Amino acid sequence: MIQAIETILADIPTVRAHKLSVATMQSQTLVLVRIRCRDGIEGWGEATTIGGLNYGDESPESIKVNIDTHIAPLLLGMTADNVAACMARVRKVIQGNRFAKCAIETALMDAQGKRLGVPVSDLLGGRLRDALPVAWTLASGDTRKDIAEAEAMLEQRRHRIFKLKIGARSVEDDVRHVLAIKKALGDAVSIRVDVNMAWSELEAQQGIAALQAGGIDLIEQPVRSEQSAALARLSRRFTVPMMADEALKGPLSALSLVGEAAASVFAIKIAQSGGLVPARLAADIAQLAGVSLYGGTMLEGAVGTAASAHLFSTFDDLSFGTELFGPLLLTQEILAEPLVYRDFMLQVPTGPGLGIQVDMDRLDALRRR
Ligand SMILES: O=C(O)C[C@H]1C=CC(=O)O1
Ligand SMILES: [Mn+2]
Repeated sequence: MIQAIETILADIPTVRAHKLSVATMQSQTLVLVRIRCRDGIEGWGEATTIGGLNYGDESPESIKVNIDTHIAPLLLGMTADNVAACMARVRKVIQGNRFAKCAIETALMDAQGKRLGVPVSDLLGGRLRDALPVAWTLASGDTRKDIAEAEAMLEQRRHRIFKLKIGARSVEDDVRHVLAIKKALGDAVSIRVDVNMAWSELEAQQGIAALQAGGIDLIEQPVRSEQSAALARLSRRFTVPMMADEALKGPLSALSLVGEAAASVFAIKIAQSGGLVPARLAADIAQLAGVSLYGGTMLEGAVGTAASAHLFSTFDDLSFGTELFGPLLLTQEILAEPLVYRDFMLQVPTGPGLGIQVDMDRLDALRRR
């Protein structure tokens, strides 16, 4: 039986300023959910977002208050070992709030996995891989610093896929920045860009033509999320793959995006999708339609990253890899044993549930009071 649901905010400085077209992050606010059950088992989930309300339509504070006030009372007293029944209840009466629902579903699955003695990847159908390729985002805002940072990552064998955040400057400046990095790092690495919706269709035509000619591998969400027709036109016009990110808000949006042939790659994110099961459905729709998969992040800490890793390990095609580097962007660890990154890959935890242990002393020192 579900006995208590606690929401925790923790502000953690980032290792450097992280500049997106929609926000400059100096710190990240983790939104964590802890569900305690009468059998003594507890589960953890995460609903972290980017830049307050700069990126998504739920803020850390709104997620906390909506879980505390509206979602937790629906679940208290329910049997904890039927995650689907718990989530059906929540999804029936709570509109929107996909991030909050994701944290709740993750915590229930973590608890259920521990109860059954199996990893969350087993609850999601079973893993097809034990390690996931991990991209790093170069977003210092400075071309030379980005090149030095990428070289250090290659040297440490941490990342060889780099995603560049663009869209805050002019198209010409951004193209110059990206192609300088591509030239410095050479062809052994994959260079991709994320415009975070900053371009008009005309700017996108200009920018993508130059990026495609320069050998860039992937263009992520160049135009606004509502403009799927424009994304579809860009997909037809260019051979470099277009990836939908902000446009993807769960299975129904996946269905309409594949219907419109809007993108050839989907960035699957558990929070944007409204949870692990809806994210799995969105990925299935993509796969059925021949759309390739990429494992996305909302720059979550260790809990959301581990949950995402369990889901992505079940994907058959993961041809574009993942960007599950969130914990590496943070200056503080909240786990007893950190997630393992080695040889350009994140190792998917193998223990029951999420296979991680939150260190309560560390978290207590960081949590917002
Ligand atoms: O993909 C996004 O838009 C969000 C996020 C993922 C990596 C990163 O640096 O920002
Ligand atoms: Mn993106």
